[in-house]
Amino acid sequence: MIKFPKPDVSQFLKTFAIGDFAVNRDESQLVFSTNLSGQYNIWAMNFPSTFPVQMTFNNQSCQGLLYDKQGRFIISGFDTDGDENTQFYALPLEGGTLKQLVNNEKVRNFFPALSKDGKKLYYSSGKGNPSYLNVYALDLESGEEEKVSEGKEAMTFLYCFSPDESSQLYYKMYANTYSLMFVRKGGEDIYITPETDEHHTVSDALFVTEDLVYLLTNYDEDFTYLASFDLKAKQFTKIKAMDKESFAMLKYDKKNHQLYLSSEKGVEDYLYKFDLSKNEMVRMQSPCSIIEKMIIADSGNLYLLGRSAIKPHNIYKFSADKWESLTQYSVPGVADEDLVAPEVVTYTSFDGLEIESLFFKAKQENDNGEIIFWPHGGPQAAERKFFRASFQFLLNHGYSIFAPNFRGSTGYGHKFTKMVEGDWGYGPRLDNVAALDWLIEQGYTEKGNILLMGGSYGGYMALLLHGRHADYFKAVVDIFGPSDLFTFIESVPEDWKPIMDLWVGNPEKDKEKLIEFSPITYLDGMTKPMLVIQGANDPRVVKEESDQIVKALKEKGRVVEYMLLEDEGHGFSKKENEIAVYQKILSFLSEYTSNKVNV
Ligand SMILES: CC(=O)N[C@@H](C)C(=O)N[C@@H](C)C(=O)N[C@@H](C)C(=O)O
Repeated sequence: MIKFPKPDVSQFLKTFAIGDFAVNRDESQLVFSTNLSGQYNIWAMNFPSTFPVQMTFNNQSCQGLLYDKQGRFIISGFDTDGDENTQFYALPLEGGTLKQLVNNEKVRNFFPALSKDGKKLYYSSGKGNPSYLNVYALDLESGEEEKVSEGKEAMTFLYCFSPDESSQLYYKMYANTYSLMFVRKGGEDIYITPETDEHHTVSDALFVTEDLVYLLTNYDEDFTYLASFDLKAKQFTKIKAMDKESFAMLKYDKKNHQLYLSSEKGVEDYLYKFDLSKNEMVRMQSPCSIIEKMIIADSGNLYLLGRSAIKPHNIYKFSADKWESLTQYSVPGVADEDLVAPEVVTYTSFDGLEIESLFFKAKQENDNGEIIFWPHGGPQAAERKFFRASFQFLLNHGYSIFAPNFRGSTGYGHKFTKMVEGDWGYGPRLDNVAALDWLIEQGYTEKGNILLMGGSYGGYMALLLHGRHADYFKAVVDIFGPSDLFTFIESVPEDWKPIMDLWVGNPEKDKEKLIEFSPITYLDGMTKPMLVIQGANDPRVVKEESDQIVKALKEKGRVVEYMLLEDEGHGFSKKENEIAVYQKILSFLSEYTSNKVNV
């Protein structure tokens, strides 16, 4: 028989992703944003065919995709090469030329929403209010625009409308762990959780009738539960909580008078149906381990976007009690048994806190004995059972990967997530050190032999661990990590700035702590070879964060390579760039391991 060569980098990285999707009212068309052509564009399925038809050609990733309720056009948001200054466009149903509707240059615009008659486009925007945002209503016929709300005290977004559009739900975000929602009805703002000084979140909400709102909140609890708010009686009622799970998404199926909910528990999501007539919650089988978006059609059909550890993004449809995969994304030419699903392991940190982690172990036939230690980004996020082409590619080349969900991660309750606030560089760092010691104690590796890599907060943690605990590592990859918390705090997007005191610290009041937590303080300790990767348009961790650490290390004569991507932001959206980045990482890592590979 013919023996085929091992899959190479491009084969793993030619796995496609889906960023967003929308379904029209009569379910005759579904549009989705995907990088099928190598760059992100909008594609459509014109049912019953599921063959993808390309709709846009502007090669930009899309934020916000929705149909006009009369089914006449599509609204989509695009930024430019990762700058996150999203502008809104209309797209004909058959695709083609976009018409720009909102052009607030160098301004961040969010959450487009259309009125029922499709005549008005509402959106939240930094225009005129970069820190707290205003909400605008653009008349699509006259082109006139009206300011309908002015954000104060915290970033304020228009979330959704009541069924007859007489009231609106607004989302007010003080921090990742402190967000409230209120209903604006007849000139009055009515908060839907009871008043308290305790920080809590309202993470999703919807109107079931003009006077009844269902919401997901952790008010007075550690995990997020289902509650309702009666607008007439102004009555908040807790409805259903699940043990150590946080409900994350909520959708209403009007036809069957039921709710669909996703919940997160550590590294996985679950799917539920809640019968509003019987007050009964039923867990459903989910087609994937991580649920990213759900849409309920008027017919009651459920559409879901998700991924699993060894399955890339796909869109699924649940109809007549059966799941169907509408897209067929997989790793081209690689069988499921050649991909690696992670083991879930738990270790005890320095102060007794239990830390759940994902351990991706390279298959025996590929194993090169090397371990990559991966602190995740966010930091109020988590490493979960979702597909990462880069991980599977490195695993196939023999590298095992260990990813701890250190304190501050999501999925383990509100208190756990809050633990990173104002403590970017102590508790989470020591959780990472405890993970390194655990790996050594268990005999998986030795001190001085570990490869360290992380992106964003994970890049920050990689820099900090390198500076303070270099003796564990032999090479380090920093992907757009903040290097100096003072310059980071100053350079984040304007709408993040009100959050920074609580999230990271105040440059004056917390000066000593921010010096202690800034990687740049520990340049002397950064003795191992390093690769730094940065997108030039990144608005979250700006290019200067990488420039300054590279410059400082070069001045000290350290081995540091720098890869700058001119047309990327906080991530690698273009296939060509993604492949170049992971090819570079592979050749860099192989330089410092005994098992050199040809790339
Ligand atoms: C809701 C939101 O975007 N909040 C931000 C303050 C936030 O938490 N952003 C993170 C997702 C983020 O981009 N963090 C960077 C530093 C990273 O990716 O680690």
